[in-house]
Amino acid sequence: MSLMYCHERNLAVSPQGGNTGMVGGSTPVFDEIIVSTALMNQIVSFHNVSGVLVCQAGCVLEELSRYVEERGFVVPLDLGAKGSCHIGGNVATNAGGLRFLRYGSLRGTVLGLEVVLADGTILNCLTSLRKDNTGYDLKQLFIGSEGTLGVITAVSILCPPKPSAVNVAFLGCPGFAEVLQTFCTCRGMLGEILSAFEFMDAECMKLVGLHLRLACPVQESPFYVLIETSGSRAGHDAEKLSGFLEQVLGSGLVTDGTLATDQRRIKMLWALRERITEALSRDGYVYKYDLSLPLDRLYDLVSDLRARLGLHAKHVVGYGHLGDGNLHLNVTAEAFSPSLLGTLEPYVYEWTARQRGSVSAEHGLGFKKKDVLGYSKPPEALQLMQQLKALLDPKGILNPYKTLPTRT
Ligand SMILES: O=C(O)CC[C@@H](O)C(=O)O
Ligand SMILES: [Zn+2]
Repeated sequence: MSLMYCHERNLAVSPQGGNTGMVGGSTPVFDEIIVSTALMNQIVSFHNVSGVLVCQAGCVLEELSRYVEERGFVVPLDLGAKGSCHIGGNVATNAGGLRFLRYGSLRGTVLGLEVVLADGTILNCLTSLRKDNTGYDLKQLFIGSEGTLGVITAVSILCPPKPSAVNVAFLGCPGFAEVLQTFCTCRGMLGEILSAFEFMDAECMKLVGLHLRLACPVQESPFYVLIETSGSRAGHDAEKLSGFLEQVLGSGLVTDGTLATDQRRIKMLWALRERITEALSRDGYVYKYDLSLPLDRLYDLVSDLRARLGLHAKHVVGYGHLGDGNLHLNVTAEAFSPSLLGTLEPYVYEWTARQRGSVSAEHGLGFKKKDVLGYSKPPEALQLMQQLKALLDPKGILNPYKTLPTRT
């Protein structure tokens, strides 16, 4: 079914990739037609000097990873849902993930896009150029717009060379202040080889143990940190890493740690962090928050809520991409409760706005978070977003009820 057909008949559509989003961005609300990218799953080209991959929107992230890794490159994006998410959906939601610290946002690594506009016009901006300063960078409008301005059908993405030496350290820290100090020490001592700095609290570890039977690889601690290094000379990286570990263990910032250099153990340590979401979903109803906060206040909100909620919540957990200033705050309960929701919201959003943080660091707004946009953007920005929507989708057929706040 073409978009032109839908446009002529005023039929609303919900573009959908792997349907792995966290905010209901790809699920229809009423009677929207699902436009799936599943059959658009071809790799168009890969250039083995520049590392530029051009592919259709429905390619599964993990399959793309495998394809470029066989050729000595990596996709600059990695996330827990890699086995089913589609690259088109990743770009449409500007997914962050686990490699953000090293390779930055898709806003930098996506070089070009092909997009079908609301009336069916095909906008071919599928360039593979690193530099192209010819006026407005239109692709940026579609990256992160969650299918509300156009449907991404193909992407051109810059893949960096595959690092030949990867190490993962999993550490236990006695407090959040020590986690932050470990991060500072790590940045100073590991420098350019640091490729991920993730953290999780003791509650997360308890849940992955309870629901997924994953064992904690170090002594029990209030906080855990996963550090990944990616470099080009194993000996050099190992030397740097051992110097760093000696320092953090010696100074008491870290109480226990384990190191992995082989693929199997690296995967096992990453699973503890990547599968937290899965463990949470087995714990009951989950209230999810994905926030950008200043690093020194990042965990205060978790402790604060744990005290506020007391026995009303089953678990209050904090984890996330510490190196990117991104906290995942999740609260579980036996079942959904309006009173628990009332204690959480708007409290969490007001708290975040006071820190000038973001109410959606990487998951987008979709259906669930669209009405909290105002906590992170001024009214003038909201108005301009509405104007852009009206310009690109005057009939409002593209992913309605998503991203933009409900008009009152
Ligand atoms: O479930 C969540 O809140 C976070 C999911 C994902 O972004 C992660 O980093 O694991
Ligand atoms: Zn995340």
